Amino acid sequence: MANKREDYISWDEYFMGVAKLSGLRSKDPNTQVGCCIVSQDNKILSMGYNGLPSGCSDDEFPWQREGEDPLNTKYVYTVHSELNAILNYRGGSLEGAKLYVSLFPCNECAKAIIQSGIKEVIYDSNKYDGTTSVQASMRMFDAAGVRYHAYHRTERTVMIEL
Ligand SMILES: Nc1ccn([C@H]2C[C@H](O)[C@@H](COP(=O)(O)O)O2)c(=O)n1
Ligand SMILES: [Zn+2]
Repeated sequence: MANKREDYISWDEYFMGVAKLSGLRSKDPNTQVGCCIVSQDNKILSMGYNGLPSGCSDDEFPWQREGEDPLNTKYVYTVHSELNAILNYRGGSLEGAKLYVSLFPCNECAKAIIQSGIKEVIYDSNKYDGTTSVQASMRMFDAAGVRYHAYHRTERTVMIEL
C-alpha cells in the first residue's frame, strides 16, 4: 500500500497562497492585493482582489497614484481586496471567520472586517506599517477583539503551469 504524501501544503500556506493568487488578477500597476476569507473549520468562503467596481472600465479609469486632481488618481475608485472579498460573499454571515490578506488592511477595510464579524486577520506584507491608516486599523482591531498576526512565510515556493 502506498504511503500518503508528506510534502502537502499547510492550511496557512493554502489560504495565503489562494489570497496571493487572487491578487494576480489585480490591474493595479503598483500594488496587487489578494484576500481569502475562511470559515473556522477551514472552508474557503470568499476571495477578492483590489480593483474597480463593476461597470467601471479598467481601461478608462486612472491607475496613477498622484495627480493635481484626486479625481485622476486610483484612490478614489478602487475597491480594496478585503472589501471585495466581504462583498463577494453570498452565503450569509461571516461571523467568526478568518481573513488572509497579502497586505495589512487599511482603516476602511478594518471597519468592514469588524462589522462583518470576522475575528482573525492573517496578513503577509505590512509595507505601510506606521501610517495613520494602519495605526487606526490596529486600534480598531484591538478595541473590537479582532486578532491579527503576520503570516509566517515558509521556504516553499510554488510554480504553477497555467
Ligand atoms: N490592505 C489593502 C491595502 C491596499 N489595497 C489596495 C488599494 C490600492 O489599489 C493599492 C495600494 O496602492 P499603492 O498606494 O500601494 O500604490 O492596494 C488593498 O486592496 N488592500
Ligand atoms: Zn482597505
